[in-house]
Amino acid sequence: MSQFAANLSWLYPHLPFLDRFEAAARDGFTAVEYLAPYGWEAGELAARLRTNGLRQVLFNAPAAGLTPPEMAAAWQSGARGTAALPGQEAAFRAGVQEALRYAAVLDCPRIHVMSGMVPVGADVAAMQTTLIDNLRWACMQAAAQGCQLLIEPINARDMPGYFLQRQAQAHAVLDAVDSPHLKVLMDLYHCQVAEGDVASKLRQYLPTGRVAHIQIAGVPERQEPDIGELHYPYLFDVLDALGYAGWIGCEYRPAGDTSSGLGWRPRDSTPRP
Ligand SMILES: O=C(O)[C@@H](O)C(=O)CO
Ligand SMILES: [Mg+2]
Repeated sequence: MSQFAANLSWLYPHLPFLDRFEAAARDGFTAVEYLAPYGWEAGELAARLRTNGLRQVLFNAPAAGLTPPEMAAAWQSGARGTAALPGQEAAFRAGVQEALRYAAVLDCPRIHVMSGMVPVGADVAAMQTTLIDNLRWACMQAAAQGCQLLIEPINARDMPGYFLQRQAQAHAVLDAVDSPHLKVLMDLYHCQVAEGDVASKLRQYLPTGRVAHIQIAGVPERQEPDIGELHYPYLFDVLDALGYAGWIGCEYRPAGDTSSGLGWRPRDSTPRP
């Protein structure tokens, strides 16, 4: 059975961010992920991980901007990455370097790199070329640190206009970049909303060895995995049958109290020593 990572950007919303580490550990999580560490000193976050016996398994490269206030403002104004944006190469590189600096201190092996929004009237072919060139450069930097970079298809209902929306599109980017340091983050919530046929897609893509991280949420409300149209007990069996040994990020908006809503976790997923 795969292990579950608490996504601290989404879970325990009633707590200040730094207190969510302890809450996750108390609920039996041994790993965490979140969108952005940049508002805190890396050393402070590393201490929270250490104190609570947690490991960091994923976070995002900055969506845009260089300083934490710039990053927050860019996110508020709708920026969702720069990897596919022609003319933003310098910002993309600076963001990757900052993410790698955090990854080194947090001992985090995976960074999600967002591709960006398609501007009105954009040349999509030029965006694809920019994405591939940028990721090739970024993979060389990540390789030097033993890190993997991930790209995540995101559905158009939640993020209208996002460049990368479908699993096949992400795998085509991997074909083009051709680096063992680039993998796919397969978020089953987005996959169901955008494409459906989730179990078949797991069976298609997991054997390629290119899916390095999975995220889950109920569909369509993006709440606990036991609320909605996706039957996760079946999908967990599919993941087991496929030998998936990676992390599964719990990236959902709790319907009520986070801890009380964890009853969906399979009993044999409780932490290994
Ligand atoms: O699914 C999502 O929204 C996230 O995994 C993410 O990184 C971008 O918001
Ligand atoms: Mg996700």
